[in-house]
Amino acid sequence: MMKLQLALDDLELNDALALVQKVRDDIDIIEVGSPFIIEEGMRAVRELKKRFPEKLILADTKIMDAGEYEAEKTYIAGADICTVLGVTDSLTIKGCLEAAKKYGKKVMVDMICVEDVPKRVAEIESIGVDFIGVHVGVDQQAVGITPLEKLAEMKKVSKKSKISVAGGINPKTVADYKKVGADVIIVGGGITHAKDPVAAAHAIAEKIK
Ligand SMILES: O=C([C@H](O)CO)[C@H](O)[C@H](O)COP(=O)(O)O
Repeated sequence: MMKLQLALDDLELNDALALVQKVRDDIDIIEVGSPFIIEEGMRAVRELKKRFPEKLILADTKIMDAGEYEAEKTYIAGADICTVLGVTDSLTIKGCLEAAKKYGKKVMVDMICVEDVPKRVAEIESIGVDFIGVHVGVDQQAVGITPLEKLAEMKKVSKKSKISVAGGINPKTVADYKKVGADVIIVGGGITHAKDPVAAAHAIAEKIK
């Protein structure tokens, strides 16, 4: 069954906690987004894990270097998954995987801005990665790019990984992503910037069932 990951990017900690409380039955994974980490650091991860221990917590660290050291910090804080960038060196990704093995946790490789997707997927799967994120960032979304084609490409080239997809998905577009298929649908602004975030989360959860 598809999972729903709520990306908390530009909320204050108290507002984030209140929103998660309201949508907790509709979401599976809570993402502490990169802007949220810049604002609050691992405190947000600690607080969310304490308040919602039944949920998986993903720290969207977008690690680019010092893989083992940085990944370990997220797991100590309570993250179940951290993210590392697919564009970085495989040594950094291997470092994250080492830390994940030590703590019994997961790493998600974010493919944002990776140009040769088939080549990179083959490389990272060969070093033991099993969770890959298709991602069109907010700056590329602003010029009209969506992750739909990239998701279709990923489904063709990935041999064994769980696939997540992110990039401006909302209640109106989520059905398109369901059709192509992904293990995890990530939604940030489509919920947090909606007029009624609780209704938006519920609508998306219903559509991906
Ligand atoms: O990872 C993200 C982005 O790079 C900002 O940190 C977002 O969490 C991700 O794109 C999901 O958010 P939406 O695109 O607003 O759905």
